[in-house]
Amino acid sequence: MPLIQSFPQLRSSPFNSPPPPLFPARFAVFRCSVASPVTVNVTSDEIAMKRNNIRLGLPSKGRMATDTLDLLKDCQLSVKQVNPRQYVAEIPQIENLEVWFQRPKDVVRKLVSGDLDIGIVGLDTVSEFGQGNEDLIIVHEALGYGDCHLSLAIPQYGIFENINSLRDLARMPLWTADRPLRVATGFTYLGPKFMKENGLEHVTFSTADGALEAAPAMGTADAIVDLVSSGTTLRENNLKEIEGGVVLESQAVLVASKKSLIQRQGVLDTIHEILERFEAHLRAAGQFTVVANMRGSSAEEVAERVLSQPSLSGLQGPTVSPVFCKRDGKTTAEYYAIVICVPKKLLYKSVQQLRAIGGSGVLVSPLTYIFDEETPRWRELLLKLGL
Ligand SMILES: Nc1ncnc2c1ncn2[C@@H]1O[C@H](COP(=O)(O)OP(=O)(O)OP(=O)(O)O)[C@@H](O)[C@H]1O
Ligand SMILES: O=P(O)(O)OC[C@H]1O[C@H](OP(=O)(O)OP(=O)(O)O)[C@H](O)[C@@H]1O
Ligand SMILES: [Mg+2]
Repeated sequence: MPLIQSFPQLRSSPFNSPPPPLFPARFAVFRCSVASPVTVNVTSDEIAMKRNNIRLGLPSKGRMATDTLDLLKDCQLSVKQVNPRQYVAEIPQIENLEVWFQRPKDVVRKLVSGDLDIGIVGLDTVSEFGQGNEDLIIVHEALGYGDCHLSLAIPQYGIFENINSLRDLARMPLWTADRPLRVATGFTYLGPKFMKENGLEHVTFSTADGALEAAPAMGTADAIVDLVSSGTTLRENNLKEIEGGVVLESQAVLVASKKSLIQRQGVLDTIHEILERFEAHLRAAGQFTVVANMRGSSAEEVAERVLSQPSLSGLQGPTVSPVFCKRDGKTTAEYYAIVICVPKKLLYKSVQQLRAIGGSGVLVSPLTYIFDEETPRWRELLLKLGL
């Protein structure tokens, strides 16, 4: 039964009324702010409330774009896009869902304005452009790609040569109201917030759209706050990270608007399906299914041998089934097939342990999904929504 049926009051919410007849949101907002004072009260929010489809925002380009489409595809939620310059698409598996390709920061802005309901972007982008907005809910915090961290970095040379922690930096007598620490960053919300929370008093910020690592050598800043993944860009520009200087650890997340989840028909069901698929897939991605044959006198005896090995306990314990054959006209079970899930990292150790207890004919195959009885994140989400 679709979840929304448990909340009949939502059916009559303004979110469920038919869409406005005339213009898409962008046009209407432009019209009211420029042309006619009569329509000034028509806000993007009101228009957003009137649409009746569900909108998922995905990164249109950059590092996150391909990995996001790949994750969806791996979860059998392939995005059908007619051509790469078309910014609207669909996921045929999910009814009434529109996919909109946007720059990551615009995905967050549009979740806040109500023009999108669900999004996939980096946590750094949600934190920077969401600015602590309580309407934004992180539904899955670890989609397993886009890993990086937002960090404060300073030069390796000159007055910073012996500065190795945020504390050292804060204690440098150089920084005063007249000569503050100058920080270049694209993160104009998170950067200042971090410095303030860490008690750095005399700091000023400048911003640029990219290549921030050049700022200290150019003399336009003393330090930078920027994303780091491999660390190569910092190293190549003679910069270093310092202890206590990590502002945020980030990776791709599934984020949704609380208002949409509660009020717009179908959003909760849609996020439930996406979340279940993501969780089941991401859990499976770290595991192999291992099948092996083992000679034994009974299923229990084989199970005991398997359970005596630390890497072979599987998810809930091994499945042991008899392998029947005909011997002297009688059907007997001399062999048992055991099926277990093994973390990818432990595969070789598991094969060795299987052999040690008499396992043979070991088959290893990738797992696509592991669906649990209930996804832990789903329960957390309902709690956050007060449902
Ligand atoms: N080394 C990295 N540098 C920057 N972002 C990274 C890195 N590794 C992962 N990411 C993630 O990728 C996201 C998008 O980065 P990308 O630079 O591709 O797009 P963008 O910032 O929207 O584009 P632009 O840099 O042109 O403004 C970041 O917000 C972050 O979550
Ligand atoms: O630790 P690394 O693996 O070297 O990655 C970090 C660099 O990558 C990003 O820049 P990007 O490539 O997006 O260029 P930009 O500065 O023009 O945004 C980020 O702003 C850093 O400069
Ligand atoms: Mg970039």
